[in-house]
Amino acid sequence: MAESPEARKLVYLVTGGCGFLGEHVVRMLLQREPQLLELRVFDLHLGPWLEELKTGPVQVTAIQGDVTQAHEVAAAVAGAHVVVHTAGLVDVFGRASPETIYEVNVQGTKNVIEACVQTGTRFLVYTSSMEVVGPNIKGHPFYRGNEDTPYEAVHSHPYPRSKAQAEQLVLDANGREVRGGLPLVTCALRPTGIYGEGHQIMRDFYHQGLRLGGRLFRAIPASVEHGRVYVGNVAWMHVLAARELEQRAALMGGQVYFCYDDSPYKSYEDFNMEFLGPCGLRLVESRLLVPYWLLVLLAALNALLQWLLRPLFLYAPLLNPYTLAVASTTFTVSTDKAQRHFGYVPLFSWEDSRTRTIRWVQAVEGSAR
Ligand SMILES: NC(=O)C1=CN([C@@H]2O[C@H](COP(=O)(O)OP(=O)(O)OC[C@H]3O[C@@H](n4cnc5c(N)ncnc54)[C@H](O)[C@@H]3O)[C@@H](O)[C@H]2O)C=CC1
Ligand SMILES: CC(C)CCC[C@@H](C)[C@H]1CC[C@H]2[C@@H]3[C@H](O)CC4=CC(=O)CC[C@]4(C)[C@H]3CC[C@]12C
Repeated sequence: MAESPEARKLVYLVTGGCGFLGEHVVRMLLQREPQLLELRVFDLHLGPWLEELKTGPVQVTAIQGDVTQAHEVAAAVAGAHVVVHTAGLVDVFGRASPETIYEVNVQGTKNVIEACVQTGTRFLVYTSSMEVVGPNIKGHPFYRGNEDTPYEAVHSHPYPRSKAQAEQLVLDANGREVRGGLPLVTCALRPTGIYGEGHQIMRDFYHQGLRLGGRLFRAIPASVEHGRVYVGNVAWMHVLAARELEQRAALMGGQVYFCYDDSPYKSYEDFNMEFLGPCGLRLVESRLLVPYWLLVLLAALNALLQWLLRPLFLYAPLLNPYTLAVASTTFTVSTDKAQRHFGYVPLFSWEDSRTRTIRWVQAVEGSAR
C-alpha cells in the first residue's frame, strides 16, 4: 500500500549495499519499508543499477566509501536512524590476506559502531554468518541446531574468525550510550549459505559444468546436510529486524538470529542441482573414482600451490582444505527465534525461491552465449 509522503521519515544506511546480499536488502527496503525517506547505499564499488532506483519516492544516496576509513563511515552514518551493516570481505579461498580480512570485517565493524555512538544512530543490524558457530575444524556436525545449541566453535580460518570477532563487538555494543544519551540497540543475523539471483559461486559451478560437457562430478557424500537460505528471505529478515528493533529493543537488543526459510536440507552439491539440473547440468556419481582421501590430498596440494605461486600470481581454486571441510561437515539450522522475537516468516516459499534462482541461472546462460 502506498504511504503518504508525511509518513516517510526514516533514514537508513546499508553498508555493502552493492554486494550480492546488499543489493537485495536495498531493493527490499525500497519495496517494503513504507517509512523510508532516504536510503544511503555505501560501498567500495557502486553498481550502475543504483541509478534506476533514483526515480522513486525514496531519496537514494549512493556513497562510494570504505568501511576501514573511520571518517568516511562517520560521514555516511551521521543523521541515519538505522544502519544495516552487510559490508564484508567474504573470502575462504585465500584471495585476500588475513590482515585485509581483519581490517575490513573487524576494524570496519568497529568503525560502524563508533560512528553510531558518535553521531547518535541508535539501531544497528549486523550481517553475521553461520560460520561464527561452525563447522569447526574438528568436523563436528551441527544437525538442525538453533541459537542455543551447544557447539564447540573453533576458528582456524581468518574469515570465520573475523566474523566471530565482529559479531561479538556488535553484541557488546548493545546498550552503549550514543550521542544524545539514548542506548544503542544492536542485533546480529547469521545466514547459512545464501543462494539466489547474483550468487557468484553458483555462476562459477554452472560455467564449470558447461566446460565439462554438461556434467558436474559429485565430491561430497549426499548424506552431508548443508544449510542454505534464499537471498530474498535473508534480505526480508534484515528489513524486519531493522524495523522492529526500536519497538522490541528489550527483547531483540544484543541477540543473534540464524537466517532460515523453507529451503530443503541437502548436501551442497545436491542443493545446487535443484537449479543447475533444470538448466541442463547433471551430477555424475564419481565418488568411487575420486575417494575422499584423494580430495583431501588435492585440497592440500592446492594450498601448497597457492603458497608457492603467490609471488608470481594468485592461484585460488574453490577446493582447499577449509572449503572441503565446510562442504563435508553437516551444518543445518532449525529454529523459530526470529519468528518469536520479531515476527519473521519467509516472504518467498521454497518453490518461489527455486523458480527465481533457476530463471536467474538461465539468464546467465543466455548472456554467456
Ligand atoms: N554469501 C554467503 O553465503 C554469506 C554471506 N554472509 C555475510 O553477508 C555479507 C554480504 O555478503 P555477500 O553479499 O555474499 O558478499 P559480497 O562480496 O557480494 O558483498 C559484500 C559487499 O561489501 C563491499 N565491501 C567489501 N569491502 C568493503 C569496504 N572495505 N568498504 C565498503 N564496502 C566493502 C563489497 O564491495 C561488496 O559489495 C557479508 O558480511 C558476509 O560475511 C553471511 C553468511 C553467508
Ligand atoms: C569442490 C568442493 C568439494 C566443494 C566446494 C564448495 C565450497 C566452495 C562451498 C561449500 C560451502 C560454502 C560456504 C558455506 O555456504 C558457508 C559460507 C558462509 C559465509 O558466510 C560465506 C560463504 C561460505 C563460507 C560458503 C563459501 C563456499 C563454500 C565453502
